[in-house]
Amino acid sequence: MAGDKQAETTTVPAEAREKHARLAEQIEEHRFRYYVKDAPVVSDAEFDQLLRSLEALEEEHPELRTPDSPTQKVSGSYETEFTAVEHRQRMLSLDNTFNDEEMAAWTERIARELGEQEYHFLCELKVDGLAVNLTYEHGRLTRAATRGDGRTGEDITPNVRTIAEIPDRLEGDSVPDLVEIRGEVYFPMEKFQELNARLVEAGDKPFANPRNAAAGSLRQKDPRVTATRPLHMVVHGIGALEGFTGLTRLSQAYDLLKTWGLPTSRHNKVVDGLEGVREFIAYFGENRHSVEHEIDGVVVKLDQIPLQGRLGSTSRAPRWAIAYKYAPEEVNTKLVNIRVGVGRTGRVTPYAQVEPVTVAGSEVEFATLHNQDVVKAKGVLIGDTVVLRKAGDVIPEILGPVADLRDGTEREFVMPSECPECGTALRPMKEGDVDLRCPNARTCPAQLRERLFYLAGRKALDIEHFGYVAAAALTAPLEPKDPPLADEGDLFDLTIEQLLPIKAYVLDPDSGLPKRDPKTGEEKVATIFANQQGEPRKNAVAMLENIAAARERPLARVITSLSIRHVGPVAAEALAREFRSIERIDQATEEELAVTEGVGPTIAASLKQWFAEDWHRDIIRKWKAAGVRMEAESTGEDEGPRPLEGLTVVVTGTLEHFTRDGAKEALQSRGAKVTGSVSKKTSFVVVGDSPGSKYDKAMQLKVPVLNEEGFGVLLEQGPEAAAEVALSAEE
Ligand SMILES: NC(=O)c1ccc[n+]([C@@H]2O[C@H](COP(=O)([O-])OP(=O)(O)OC[C@H]3O[C@@H](n4cnc5c(N)ncnc54)[C@H](O)[C@@H]3O)[C@@H](O)[C@H]2O)c1
Ligand SMILES: [Zn+2]
Repeated sequence: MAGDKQAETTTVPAEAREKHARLAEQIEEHRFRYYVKDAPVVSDAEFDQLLRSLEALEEEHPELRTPDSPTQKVSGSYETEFTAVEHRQRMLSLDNTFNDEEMAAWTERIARELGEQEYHFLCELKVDGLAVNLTYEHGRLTRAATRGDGRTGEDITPNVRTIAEIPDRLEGDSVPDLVEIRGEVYFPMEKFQELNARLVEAGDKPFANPRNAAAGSLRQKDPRVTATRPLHMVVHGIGALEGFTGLTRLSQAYDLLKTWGLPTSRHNKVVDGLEGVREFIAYFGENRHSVEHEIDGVVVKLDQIPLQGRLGSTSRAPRWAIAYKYAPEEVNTKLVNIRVGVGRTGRVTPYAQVEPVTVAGSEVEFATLHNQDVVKAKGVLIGDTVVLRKAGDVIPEILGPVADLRDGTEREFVMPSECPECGTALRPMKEGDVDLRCPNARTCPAQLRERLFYLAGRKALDIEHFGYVAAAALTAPLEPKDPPLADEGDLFDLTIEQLLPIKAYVLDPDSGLPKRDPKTGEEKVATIFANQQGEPRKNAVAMLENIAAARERPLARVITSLSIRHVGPVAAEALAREFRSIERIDQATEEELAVTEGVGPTIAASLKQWFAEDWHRDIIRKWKAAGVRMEAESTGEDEGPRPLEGLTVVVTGTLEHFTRDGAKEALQSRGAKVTGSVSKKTSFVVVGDSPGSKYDKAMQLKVPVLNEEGFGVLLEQGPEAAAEVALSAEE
């Protein structure tokens, strides 16, 4: 071992030297694209990986760690079309940690270095934007600059002046003679699509993600362009300071900056040690999207300013602070194709098929694109490298193209004019609709398949063993030629004899596309309901039993299962409660329906349209003949009291003892109305874990909030008792 060490310090193998040079060059190239052109071609995670490789190489061969290595420098550039300006105090980068171990190692090092000293950690969010340095002299903003290489940045003063949140003049009498304020400028995610749509329309290149949009917007030659961009800033540090003393804790300094009118963060938290740091990291790992800006991690700093000075910094980063990076939510991948799918109500939606990538812990192969206008607005072409984002449980989406990687072979998406599954000409439902629909509602195999899948789902008839594959096999089998179901009318009359001969593609439930044999690449075809001996599969028998049992489901579920536009489980519940039979819903006038609590004019019109179709009435007739419940369970005595009549309740977050549907049913069976959004009319908001924005909205509107315990009180003891235990905004 000792011999090895010797060898390392004396000669570096040519191979390692070359690898180092190659990596360094790549890194510099990516930095140029990122910092100067605001148009990176690799994801941050890929970039970080390159940098890590370089660090690892230098760890092995320390001689390679020369002062001009990319690992030793703050990255950024000032040799651009902007005027170069010197920062009074250097602007540094941050060292990164990627897991708990590395974070623990850092806190141990701090503990070792500070010995007996008392200290605290200040936890902040790592804002995903670009760093700026604001110089205030005697309270006046005299200069704003990018980070550049840390010593010299670009003068972007006129651009920064367009950001409303950044004061031109600091408030208060006790402002310093000179202060450098460091912070991050960001572009809100929800405004991002709008900007790209505008750029594409004007024939300009769209941005790949909001961070690039922030940088690109700020680094405009014409500040009038910057002024049109919704930029915001969060303050996260102080550089040079003159004519002001007595700052001992960074957390307190932020409080002071706030009084001067600077936009500080409301998420900062001072903690005692590693445990507190871990909690902060875990909390925002879970609630990453409850924050008003994108974050890519957490920054942990030593709160005591004198101790920061004692620890000092390297050429690249302070020793008294460290970043913890969350798993990336953005990756780059190839947009292989844009396909269209036909939904339950005939809506035809384009979706992206990408080269499979892993992001946020799962493999992604498809991403939503909503409609043809969205495809256009995003400015993506088939064949583009694109930035794909998967945030939490949200369906993956494409942010934008990496336009700099185009080679001319990319092509524009053209919305088909005919239904991909039944060939019917597509058209908007009504004039002005963006969405196109397949008007062949009854026999379009796609629509029928989706309706059946929905009908069998948890929110409707809840038929186990009746999944997507079965729905597809029943509606568009390869054999026999005539499907056993022309529409859902015959569902309850299906027999095992009908099922056994059915051969169909085996579909992937996520994409709806046929699964392929990994070896031959051929689409898999199978008898879906019979085994190789031609005997019924267990699943098929169970499915038929479950279909038969589904005839007994409550009226509201039967109504839901009809796939009437706008009539989801909540409206179905209201209809069942009010009208108590399908027949009476059919007989009700549009007006009567419209004034019903929980129904309203849109649903009323949709119901009337639905009942006007003969084939719809046939479904009802056939189902009735098959014994499907068409009336609510006996009225009167077993209905029970309705102690929550007149209340409107919103349920959000995860409850421990209830599923979301269970909580809803508990409320509705007691007469409460359950809605999805918080308004002034909301009586209570029930919050579980990770409640998100509805909780904030409730607080803002001063709507009483119940935790799970309070929810129990509401169900057991009624609204007055619940109000007593509710949390409200005043507390
Ligand atoms: N995709 C690419 O081609 C490419 C190229 C270069 C850099 N990058 C990315 O850009 C980043 C560059 O790294 P870097 O050197 O700026 O380091 P960094 O972004 O990892 O960390 C340092 C920066 O974090 C910012 N920051 C945000 N919140 C902060 C807070 N609360 N306190 C202190 N600082 C805070 C500061 O601006 C600071 O300069 C990395 O994420 C990297 O992946 C990507
Ligand atoms: Zn169709």
